[in-house]
Amino acid sequence: MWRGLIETYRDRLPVTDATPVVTLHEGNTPLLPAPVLSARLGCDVYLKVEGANPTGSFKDRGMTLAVSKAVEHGDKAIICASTGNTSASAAAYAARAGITCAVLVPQGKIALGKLAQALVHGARLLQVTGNFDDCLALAAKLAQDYPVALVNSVNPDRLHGQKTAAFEIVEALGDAPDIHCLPVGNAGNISAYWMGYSEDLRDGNATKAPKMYGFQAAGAAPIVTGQVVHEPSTIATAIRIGNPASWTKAVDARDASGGLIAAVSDREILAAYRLLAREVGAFVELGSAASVAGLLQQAAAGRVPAGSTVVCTVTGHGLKDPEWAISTAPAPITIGNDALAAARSLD
Ligand SMILES: Cc1ncc(COP(=O)(O)O)c(/C=C/C(=O)C(=O)O)c1O
Repeated sequence: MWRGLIETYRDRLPVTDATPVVTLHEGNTPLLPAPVLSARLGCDVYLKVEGANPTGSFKDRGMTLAVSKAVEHGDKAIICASTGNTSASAAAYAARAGITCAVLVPQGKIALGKLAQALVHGARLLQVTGNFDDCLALAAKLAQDYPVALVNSVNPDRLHGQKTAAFEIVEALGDAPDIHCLPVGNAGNISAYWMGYSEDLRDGNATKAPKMYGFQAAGAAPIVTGQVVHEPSTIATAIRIGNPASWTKAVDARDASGGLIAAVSDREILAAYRLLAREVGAFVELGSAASVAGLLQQAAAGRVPAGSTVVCTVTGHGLKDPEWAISTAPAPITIGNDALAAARSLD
């Protein structure tokens, strides 16, 4: 039986027998072939479907370790800044652990599903009149002044937890892929994947490490432009971040892997979001679709050689912000002639 990431990868994580295991049986997510994308690009394309985690995003990988270590240290509370998924995950794992969770979110810029998760799990939620970066600065200060553990991805335990996705991919494929695509916001995930792939290469579990292809939303692309974006703007609210905490680690992963970090427009993100739902059968949130939008963009630019094995991490479930799917809802029909006409349209 799958018992979560700490029990599965205990010897590759910074835990001891003294570390309590706070788990919701996260991990072991699908590596889903995407035949429509494979045929279109002449490659073998897979999706690492992180929306299958307990709270619907990849954040659970890091949170199981960060919260387990916080409990081991005797912390009675955790705190985080979040565009939504970190807060949803932190709230769930804190509830599991029986400790308090405080979350700071940018006012009015958090998807409803994520807000619901943080609240239903009992988090103390503070809406900050600022952006994510302002929230992170405040959370870090509060963690210094009060006995609470900061569980954002500046916390190395988060990155160690999140590197396990790379382990799962190497186990499933028998080697690392040639290219790994993923969205980049605060830049913890691209850094964690590179850590995992590098450890697998070092330990002989893989013969290579992939080129890391990270993608930021064009209106929130500080690593692409090389400067902080003070007013980040994108419909992909999960990655609406202007000053990534793991900026340097992400640049190291890009350069050491021979990869790239590029910007994708909201239009490209929406097109990938719809393609995934309509042709692959994967319902992912907008920020997640940036990885596939980027793959399509880079393939069109000739940077995805034919025959490559490509993995795209789709980081969160589409139910997190369903309003983007509902804009195309069909008009209601009345029973009678309308229904008959509608039935005919199904012929
Ligand atoms: C769905 C989804 N996809 C991609 C990212 C970017 O990952 P990082 O580059 O590691 O930040 C996030 C990040 C969310 C938060 O940062 C938060 O919840 O505070 C996300 O929720």
